[in-house]
Amino acid sequence: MLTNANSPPKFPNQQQPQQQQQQNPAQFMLGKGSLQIKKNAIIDDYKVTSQVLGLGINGRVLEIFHKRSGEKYALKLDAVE
Ligand SMILES: Nc1ncnc2c1ncn2[C@@H]1O[C@H](COP(=O)(O)OP(=O)(O)OP(=O)(O)O)[C@@H](O)[C@H]1O
Repeated sequence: MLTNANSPPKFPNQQQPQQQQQQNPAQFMLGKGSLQIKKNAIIDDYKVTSQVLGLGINGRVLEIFHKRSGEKYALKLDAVE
């Protein structure tokens, strides 16, 4: 194996230094995507209507509106048995 000072040899079983990152455990479980778990009630930020957009296998989808922007969203509610 050829090596030089700028590129030290790497062996298959060599321990690579772990990157020390302070991560929210919830974000870690969701991977590196931009999904974040909301920590406040949905009605704080959205006006939830009773308008049913559709029915899924696991529950209803309601029309909701973001209070500040007025943008329309769909809220999926899982039915609890
Ligand atoms: N973003 C959305 N905008 C408008 N209507 C939606 C939206 N998302 C879902 N719907 C409506 O709600 C219905 C059910 O959606 P949902 O995703 O729950 O279906 P599903 O695939 O059966 O899901 P699940 O099996 O998880 O219940 C859809 O068929 C559609 O009519």
